[in-house]
Amino acid sequence: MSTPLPAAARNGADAAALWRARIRDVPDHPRPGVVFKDITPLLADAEAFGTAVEAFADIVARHDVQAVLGLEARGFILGAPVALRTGIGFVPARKAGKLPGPVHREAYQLEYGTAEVEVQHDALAPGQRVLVLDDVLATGGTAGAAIRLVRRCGAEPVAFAVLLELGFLGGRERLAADFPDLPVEALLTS
Ligand SMILES: O=P(O)(O)OC[C@H]1O[C@H](OP(=O)(O)OP(=O)(O)O)[C@H](O)[C@@H]1O
Ligand SMILES: Nc1ncnc2[nH]cnc12
Repeated sequence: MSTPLPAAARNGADAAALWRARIRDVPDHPRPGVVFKDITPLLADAEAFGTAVEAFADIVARHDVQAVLGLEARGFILGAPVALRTGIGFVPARKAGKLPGPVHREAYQLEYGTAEVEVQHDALAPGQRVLVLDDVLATGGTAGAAIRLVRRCGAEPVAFAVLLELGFLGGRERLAADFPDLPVEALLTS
């Protein structure tokens, strides 16, 4: 059970306070020295989850987005309801070897390792306006790989949206260097 918070938290600062209260710090996961931001308490709280989806839906509307690309695995959990809520399609970017058929693949580094991510060749239409969506922006390695995959499909990444940006890891600066005109939209920063 979640810790109860006073009064209903629905908008703006109240919603942000609720999201923050529902993200748990787990020291030394998945390896020593990393403080892991665990969003499972937020997902278990319908108000926190629902208001986060609404905030992402506002971002979809502001950028005139036509498809949401979510990153395995936590980007799926957040991205799919945002796509449904806004009436547009959801496209999965999966870890290597999971998607059938021809895929584009990008290798990248993240805060605690290396990985490869893939998108199917025909997942996006040429010129389609895509929001790349994930739970956490840390070093920016994952986001950068996803943005490159959107471009390799011939589609247009119009923004990167994330629930929580870990500012001290420099992901925003790295994305700004690699994709100077791409807005980075964080619901929370720490
Ligand atoms: O900015 P970065 O340093 O690249 O880190 C951010 C990424 O790390 C986590 O994914 P992870 O690969 O742990 O996948 P998961 O969602 O399957 O747990 C998180 O969900 C982001 O995708
Ligand atoms: N500290 C962290 N917590 C949760 N997800 C992450 N992805 C990369 N770094 C992370």
